Amino acid sequence: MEHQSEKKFPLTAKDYKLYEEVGEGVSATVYRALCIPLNEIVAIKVLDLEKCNNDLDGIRREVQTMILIDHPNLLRAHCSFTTGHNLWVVMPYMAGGSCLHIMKSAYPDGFEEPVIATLLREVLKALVYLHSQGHIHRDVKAGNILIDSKGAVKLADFGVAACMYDTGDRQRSRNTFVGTPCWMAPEVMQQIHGYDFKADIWSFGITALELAHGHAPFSKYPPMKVLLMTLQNAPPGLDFERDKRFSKSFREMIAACLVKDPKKRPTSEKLLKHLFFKHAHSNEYLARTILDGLAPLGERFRLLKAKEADMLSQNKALYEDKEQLSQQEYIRGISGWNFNLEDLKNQAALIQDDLVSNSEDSSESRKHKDGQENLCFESASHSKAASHLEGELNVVHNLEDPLAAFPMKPLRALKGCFDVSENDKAADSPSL
Ligand SMILES: Nc1ncnc2c1ncn2[C@@H]1O[C@H](COP(=O)(O)OP(=O)(O)OP(=O)(O)O)[C@@H](O)[C@H]1O
Repeated sequence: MEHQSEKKFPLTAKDYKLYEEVGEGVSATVYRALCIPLNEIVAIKVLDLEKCNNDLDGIRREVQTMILIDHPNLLRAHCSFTTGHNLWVVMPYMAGGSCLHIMKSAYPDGFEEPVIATLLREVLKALVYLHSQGHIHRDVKAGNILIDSKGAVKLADFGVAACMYDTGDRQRSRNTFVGTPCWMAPEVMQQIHGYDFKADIWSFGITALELAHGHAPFSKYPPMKVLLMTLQNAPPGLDFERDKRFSKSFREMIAACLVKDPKKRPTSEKLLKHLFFKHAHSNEYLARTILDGLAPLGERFRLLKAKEADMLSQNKALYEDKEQLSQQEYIRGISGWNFNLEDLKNQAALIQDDLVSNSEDSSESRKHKDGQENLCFESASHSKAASHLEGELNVVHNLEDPLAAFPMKPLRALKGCFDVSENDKAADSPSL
């Protein structure tokens, strides 16, 4: 694949020297590296093409998008080429790493509001550009917000980006689950009418909460539970009591993004004019405030990886089969976990109809009926949402069992949701 940037980045592996690992995703490992002829430090994302489930189209799309986009807040690839069975994507090195890594290393309870406003304004500028170019990012989250040594913020990872103007197969792909469940908009989960760039606005709102708390809402629950909670509960938001340290404008900005009806969410352009972003500062402020004193990225990454491996081995005895292990990884907050629609379909298919009807009269299922109504009638009050959520959380007894924690009635609805096939999409009444 040809290079696009002004400097001529070489297209052979021998012209690069790989240093330490600085990141790991679902499909790739990222290294700090030296581009020898240009004497420039870069990041190289190495994708093992043999492990990519033959999704070569998806990869080609990501790289193509990364090369064509041109905006200061989007991570642009310098070039890419294959070497053996690997694809190397050469890109600017973002020495601060991702916001998720920074939080995990130094801000486990989230950032202060001026930092969040600064980060989010930069991300929003990237979204305004992407949307104006007809792209949906589809994976906005703290793990994809990268910072360089000077505090410049760039949105990365076009692995799941889609083009709004695509037709045929690509267009149909917008009727599939793509992204990471905690950040996923309800309409993306429902798979009924497809979705548009407003899905990014929902993920942006969830990312705002993630940056405020250090983790996304529902992040400690298994994927299926996240799905149900997103669909049936009132949208998450800042809590009046627990989140007193945050301003009214921040609370309102998040509430504007996290509206279940995508039509009622603002466009990225309109959102950028929100009062909240008036609190944003400069890149230097970010560098000074959150990067100063941090260990080099490779070192931080190594420590985090060792810590996670340690936790995983401790939990191995408890969680033996593969599926539960992957849930455990999810509970630990690994952002790279992606929705596996087949797993969820299988889980939903396991639900027996008689089991569902037997449980319908229980007080538990009555409790959740309220939740379902919230799907149609948006609750304006987030504190009500919080108390409803509390009720939800109280029913979680056994996280090891992927089904035990789920209310039965919504599960049946979910089953209906999965039954939607390409041919059914015209059906005008959604199952939920
Ligand atoms: N240019 C870069 N500079 C520094 N670190 C980077 C760079 N690109 C990626 N990383 C780090 O590597 C991690 C994984 O990269 P990336 O998200 O691109 O992989 P992925 O397999 O597409 O991930 P996922 O699908 O899990 O989001 C990032 O979260 C980030 O911490």
